[in-house]
Amino acid sequence: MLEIRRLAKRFDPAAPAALFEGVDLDVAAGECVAIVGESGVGKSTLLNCLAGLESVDSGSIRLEGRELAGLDDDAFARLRRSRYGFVFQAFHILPHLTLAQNVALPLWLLDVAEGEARERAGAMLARVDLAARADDWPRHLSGGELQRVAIARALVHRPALVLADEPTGNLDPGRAAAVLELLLEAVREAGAAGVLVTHSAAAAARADRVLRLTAGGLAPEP
Ligand SMILES: Nc1ncnc2c1ncn2[C@@H]1O[C@H](COP(=O)(O)OP(=O)(O)OP(=O)(O)O)[C@@H](O)[C@H]1O
Repeated sequence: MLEIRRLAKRFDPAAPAALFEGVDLDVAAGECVAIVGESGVGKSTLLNCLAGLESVDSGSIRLEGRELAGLDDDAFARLRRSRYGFVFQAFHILPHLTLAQNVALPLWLLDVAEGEARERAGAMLARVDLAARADDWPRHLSGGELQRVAIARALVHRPALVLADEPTGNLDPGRAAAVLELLLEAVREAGAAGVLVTHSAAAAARADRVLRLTAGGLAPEP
């Protein structure tokens, strides 16, 4: 589903070495890999490169067989809308939309008909056990519940790739474990490829594989 070859990123052209180089990664449909590494090694930057939010210096990123490195901003924006799901620590749940509307948002952006969007958003909210709260407002929800809404929204349009950056970083350990399990299950069920960046060894251990990012690339974590 996702194939990365020899990816390299350098912010400062004058720096003696790239931030990272030689990054190779294959993620199959329905598989979720965790990426760990020292603070500042470039984990979030790597996710941003995969999402087309940062340019890459060299290397190849293929999603569903299509080469993404070098796509222009408009093409990447369209691809993000249709083939990507995002789950971030800071939720990005919109306060003036109900939960159902928040989850339906990716479908609206893809011009899915209103009735179908409502139905699919409702089904995803049921999947994350929040069907009864569909018409409620985000401000009435706990952090763990909001993160479940974010998972529903990330998967509702059946993306090929789900990128998660510290998705449970602000939750207590019990809630974090439940939210992460839900995210992994949802990615598997959707047949998407999942890439999860985390500082939490407990979170990483739940993924199918754990890889450590260093300046020289990604290596399996023993
Ligand atoms: N747009 C940018 N321009 C210049 N330097 C940047 C930019 N974004 C990130 N960096 C630098 O690149 C390095 C990697 O940052 P990044 O946030 O990817 O690391 P990280 O591994 O995710 O760190 P953490 O675990 O602390 O979140 C840092 O030194 C950061 O200051």
